[in-house]
Order: sequence, then C-alpha cells, then structure tokens
Amino acid sequence: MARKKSTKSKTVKKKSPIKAVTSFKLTRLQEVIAGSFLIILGLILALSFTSFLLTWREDQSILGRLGERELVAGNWLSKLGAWLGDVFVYDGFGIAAYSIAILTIITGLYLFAAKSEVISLSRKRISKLWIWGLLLMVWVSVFLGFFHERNALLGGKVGYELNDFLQDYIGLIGAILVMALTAIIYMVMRLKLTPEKISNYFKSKAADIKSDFKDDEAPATEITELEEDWKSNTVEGKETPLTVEPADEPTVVETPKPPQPIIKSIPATDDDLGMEIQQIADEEEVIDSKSSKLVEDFGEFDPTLELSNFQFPPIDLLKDYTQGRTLTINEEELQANKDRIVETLKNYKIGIAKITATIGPTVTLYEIVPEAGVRISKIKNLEDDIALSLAALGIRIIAPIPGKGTIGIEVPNQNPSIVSMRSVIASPKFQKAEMALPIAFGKTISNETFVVDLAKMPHLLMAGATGQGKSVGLNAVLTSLLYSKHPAEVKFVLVDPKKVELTLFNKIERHYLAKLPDSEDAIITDNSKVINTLNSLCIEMDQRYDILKEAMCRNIKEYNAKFKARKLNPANGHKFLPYIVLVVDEFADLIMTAGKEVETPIARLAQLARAIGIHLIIATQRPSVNVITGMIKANFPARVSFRVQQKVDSRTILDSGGADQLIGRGDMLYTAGNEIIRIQCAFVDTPEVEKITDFIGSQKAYPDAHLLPEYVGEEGGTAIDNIIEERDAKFREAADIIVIAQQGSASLLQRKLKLGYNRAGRIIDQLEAAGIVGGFEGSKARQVLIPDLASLEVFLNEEKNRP
Ligand SMILES: Nc1ncnc2c1ncn2[C@@H]1O[C@H](COP(=O)(O)OP(=O)(O)OP(=O)(O)O)[C@@H](O)[C@H]1O
Repeated sequence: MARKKSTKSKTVKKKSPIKAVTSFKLTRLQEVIAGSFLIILGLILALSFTSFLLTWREDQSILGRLGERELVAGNWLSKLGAWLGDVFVYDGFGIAAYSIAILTIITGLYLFAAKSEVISLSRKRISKLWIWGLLLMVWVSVFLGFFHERNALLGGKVGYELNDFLQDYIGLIGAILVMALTAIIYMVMRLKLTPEKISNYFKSKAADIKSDFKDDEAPATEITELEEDWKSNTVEGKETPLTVEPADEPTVVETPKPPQPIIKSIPATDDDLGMEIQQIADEEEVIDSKSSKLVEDFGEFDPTLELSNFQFPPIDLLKDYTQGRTLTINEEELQANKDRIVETLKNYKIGIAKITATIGPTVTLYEIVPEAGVRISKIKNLEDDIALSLAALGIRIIAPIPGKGTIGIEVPNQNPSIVSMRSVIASPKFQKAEMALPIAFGKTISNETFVVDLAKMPHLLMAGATGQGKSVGLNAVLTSLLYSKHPAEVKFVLVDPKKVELTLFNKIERHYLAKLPDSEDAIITDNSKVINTLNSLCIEMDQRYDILKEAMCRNIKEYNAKFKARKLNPANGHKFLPYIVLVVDEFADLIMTAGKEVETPIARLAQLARAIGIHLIIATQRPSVNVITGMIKANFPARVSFRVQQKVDSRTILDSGGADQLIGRGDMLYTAGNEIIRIQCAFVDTPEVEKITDFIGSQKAYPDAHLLPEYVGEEGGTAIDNIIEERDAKFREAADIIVIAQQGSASLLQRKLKLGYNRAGRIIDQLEAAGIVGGFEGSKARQVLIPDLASLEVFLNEEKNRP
C-alpha cells in the first residue's frame, strides 16, 4: 500500500507545474529558428522535385547505391535531391508532391514572421491549411493517375495505385464520377462554393460589363437605350419590363448600402406612371465575423502574454510530510473502538445490526446500522455518554448521515497523519479541476482530496479558536490559487491586522497583489486603511458592473470569454478582468475598531460582487454574534470552522454544533449551506510558503501591483476647499443638481454629470466647505442646507460680494 502511494505521487510530480505542461509555447527565438529551418527545408524539397523532373532518368541508376561517395547525381541537390524526388515524386504523389514543399514554406514563413502584419496566420489556420493541402495533393495525384500511361511522373506511384484500385472496383466511369464528387465536396467545403454563389458571381460580372459599356456612352442616349431594351423584351404586346441596371447606379440608389439592390425599371406608358421596383439581392452570409477573423489572424486574446514566461511553482517546493507513510491506524485500535461502541450502545439498550469503519487521516468513521425500531434521537442524545465511554476527545455523532440513513460516529485516530499540501496539490482532482478558483482544502474522512471552487461559494467565512489551524488554512487557500492561476487571472487584496501571518506574500506584490494607488504596502495592516480599500473595491465592483452591462454579459466568466474571443474592443475601455480575492485575517479586530463602516461595504460586496469576480474570505478567532452578524452570515453561505471553545460558537458559525468537538490541528468542518463535511485541512508550513513566494517573486513581474480605483474618503471639505476661484468648473451645475434633488451624494453627481468618483467627491467637499451640503454622515446621504434654486442663487451672489 505504502509503495503504491509513493509511486503515485511520483507520477503526479512529473505533471507539475500544472500550466507549464498544458500550454506548450515556443519562445520568439525558437520560432525564428524553426521558421528558417522550415523555409529552407521547403526550398530544398521544391528544388529537388524540379530537378528530379529533369534528371530522374539519369539518376535512376544511382538510387540504389546512394551510399557510394564517388557516384555523381545529376540532381541540383545531388544525391539528397535524387532521393527526395524519388521518394516524394516517383514513389509518392507525382507533381502533386509540390504541395508538401509549399505547405512547409508557408508554415516556415508563418513562424518566422508570426508577429508581423504581413503574415499573420493563426495556428488553427495553418493546421487547416495542411489538412486541406494534403487532401488536395492526394486528389490531384489520383486524378493524374488517369494519365499514367503518358507520364508515370505525373501522378506518382500513389496516384497510380489508388487510381488503379478505384478502376478495378468501379470501372473508369465510376472512378471519374467519384473523382468529380470528391472535387465538388472539396470545393463546397473548402471554398464554400454553392451554385447560388457562382450564379451571383456571373450576374454581377455581367452587370459590371454592362455598366462599363454604358459608361462609354453619352448620358443622353440612356433613355433611348432603356426603351430599346424594353421593346426588345416585350413579348406579344405583354409588357415584361426587364432592364438590369448596374447595382451601383448612382442615380437610383442614393446611399449605396450593401447589399446593392438590383433595379428593374418599368418605363412609363401613356396611362401608366413609371415605377421602380427595387429587388434586394440576397444578403451574403458573413461566416467570418470581424471578431472571428481577428481570432483567426491573431488567435484568442491571451491575458498571460505580458508575463508569458511565468513559471508556476514546482511541486517540489512543498514538503512531503507523509514520506511514504500512509494511514497509521492499526487493526487493534479499530477492533477496540468497535467493541467499545457496541458495548456502550448495548448499555443503553441500543442494538446494532451492522457496523463499518472508514479510516480517514485524523478520524475514523464508524457507520452503524441500528436494529429495527431504535430511534435515532435516542442515539443523538447519548452523544456525551458515548464519548465518555470511548474516552476520546472529538467524538462527533452524525445521526443520521444525510442520504444514507445510517448513524456515524467519528473517533479520532491515536496517531493522526498529516495531510500535506503537496499531496492535495498533486492529486488529479486538483490538477484536473476546471474551476475558476480551485481550492484544495485537504482530505475528507474517506481520505479523498476535497477541492472546491471559491468562485462558486462565492465567499468564505473561516473561524476557529486560536492555534487550531486557521492561519494554515488561509495559507492552504492561497497556495492552491498560486499553484493554479496565472498572475493575470487572479489578484489578492490582503488585510492582516496581526501583521505577521501574511507578510510573506509581500514578495509577490507585483505578481499577485492588488492595492490602492497611493498606498506603499500592498498588504494592509492598518485597520483605518481597510475602509478605503473596501470602498475602493465597491467602486471597482460598480465599474465592473457597468462594463459588463455594456458588453451584455451576465458575469465575469462570460465577459472574459467574450474578451478573449476579441468581441470587445479595448479602445472602448474593455480589458481582461482578473478575479479579485479579498482576504481578511482577524475580522473581529476590524469590526471592533471600525464597526459599521466596514460592515456596510463588506455586506455590499458580499451581496453583489459574486458575478463580477470579487470574492471575500474572512477569518476570525472570535465567532461571537456581534462579529459574525446576521448580515454577514446571510451573505456567506460557505463556512469553515476549525475547533472552537464552545458549542454556541459552533452554532454561530455553522448553525449547528460539532466544531467544539473537533480535535484541532487542522481538523475542520466545511459547509456550503446544506450538509457539513469533516475535513483534515492540508498542512503547509511557513518555510514552504516562503519558498513558493520566493520562487514567484524572483521572476519577471508587472511594473506595479494591480491598482484598485482611487478612493477619497468622504471626511469632508475644509476651508482650503472654499476658495471660489479654485472650485471645479462644474461646481455650479452640481450645486443645482444637489439642491433640486435635495440629496447630497457624490454618486448622484457621478451619474448626472457623468463624472469620475474622485471628481464628484471633490465637488461634494467644495459644496460642504461652501455650506451648501452638510457634513459626512456615514452611509446616509448628506443633508442639503439650501432649500431651493432661488435661495441658492441668492446664497451664491452673497458669497461673491463678501469681502
Ligand atoms: N492542517 C494541519 N495539520 C497539522 N497540523 C496543523 C494543521 N494546521 C495547524 N496545525 C498545527 O497547529 C499549529 C497552529 O496553527 P495555526 O497557526 O494555523 O493556528 P491559528 O488558528 O491560525 O492560530 P492563531 O489564530 O493564533 O494564528 C500549527 O503550527 C501546526 O503545528
């Protein structure tokens, strides 16, 4: 068993880092070298073939003796040329073998000048070109096989043999028909040719010729010509008006819009008024829209391009705590526990029909099927007694196990094994997880790796008494994301009042962290600054909602997919949006010092931010109700609890007991709203995190941390803001709006005057300094001190006349 496990981990080791394997890419230098190689190779082929056509007879004799140095070949490329010609032309596809040379040269040119504007074929297009090119080659060689008698070189051996094969089975006529059919299929599929297209083409050509012809004539003759035409088309007195005029005749079509109408003119007769019938030609289908053309030419937008050489941390940076050891529970322990459970229950007159054990890393689950007629609540009530009899900490009774109808008793193992971060990161479940933000928490009680998507949670509340593994848990979350997401895809906003836990992540500031533009440190340790950051995130959220709305996308995933497919123009303010993960360690501290001021933006973010890719992880030691308020709880359906002191704490976090019975050291309960799952959190030690951040930090980074929108606190205007000459140009307009609406809010100005947040904030400060609006009142709008526009006029005039 142990051996099996170690080989398993070895194979997975090779697969890491995750992305490095899946996204194979050439560097620019490699591209140029490979491109040059292919161009030269293509030229060698082309020259060999051409020369072979001329000299094949004389070189025939030496083909079997190419190894003899003294022999001289007539081919321009000597023996190599003779050999290539023989293989590809004579034994191969005849003159159709040129296809290979041409395709090789095109591929070489593409690689060589991939970035230039002249040749910008995408990889997809190149592979399409090869497939169609090779098919065409085979077809041509089979076709030329018909003329084998005349010249064996035309179709080569392959062409001849295939052709012969066809004729043997379906005869000459059959072979010709099959060849015709394949040619039609090729043209329809490759060139998208349809009968309509061909007839349209001829029609427009005919119209062109006619218009050219007409252009040469004087305009005065036009009417007569029309009449002539009409007459000649009149059949037995019946008027069949039929003059096809050129589509782009300026006199008829004022605004030439595609598709151009074909005009039929009906000339006026004595009793009939002339009428023009516009027949709109069928609109041509645009199969390649502009965006798909962009994608074809340049490939999908790659957000990771700026740091394209970024290397994911290798798995070796993580320590293997198990060192080949697997679960260490022994038979005796199992048997003893079982006996005691059976005995204890017997004492309370509970009979057992069946008992099974599942061994987990820290606890073993004994699943009991009670005898018929035993009430489950009875067992539940005996929880403490059973725990006492088993004399072990951390017995948790699950009665019944949801979906199973059995009763679970979890008993801690005497020698719990550590679940290493390495083992969960290396697990196929994590490596293959197709999640936006995969998190490998640890292992479940049945020893399965537990991976969840933070983006689906969509926010996480983490609690646990001090020393029970909360910080390790946070590190496990962050490590999971560092092992799976490129710096372009996710950004962290870290709040760490303890100032020690998350400091290591400073090293990856310019890769993975986001911060306010004016702040020096990316990791926020000062509670007063948290408020600005939270408000800034709210602004980011609003802005993201706006651009999502404009792009007509419902969430960040759709938006980014659309952006990658080049359907959104960066010139209109669109950009690839990274996920933002806000981590607050020690939330209780924050609530104690800043209170409502942080609760409001947190609740707002928690309520609204899921769709636009902002996710919150909030950790606290003190899970009391004044920290984890109803508002917070309502918006954090996913919760994790490490061991807590009391049952009430467990209730506060999980809405049920259980967390007080955990055994600590990373033993945790996870719920996403319904069932509660017991997990042994993966262990990642500080030196390991340090190695990872060092590894990432030593690589090329962005010039700065990801900048969040600027936020100016609404602390209020000062006398400095009250210099009339320095007021904003829109001050008066803003004052009017505020007075009319009787609502002093910056966001109102933002909307009405289409201003940025900062400018609107400044104007509000100036309005406050002038005495038009009242002071900052937290989440409420400011009071407006001027009742109507007339009073405002008087007020401002007085102000002007003041000395
Ligand atoms: N998943 C785990 N597996 C094994 N041991 C663990 C695990 N998590 C934590 N421990 C042990 O518990 C100790 C305390 O963990 P940790 O520092 O995460 O606690 P904490 O809850 O964050 O405490 P504090 O709130 O004081 O920071 C660790 O040093 C480690 O020895």
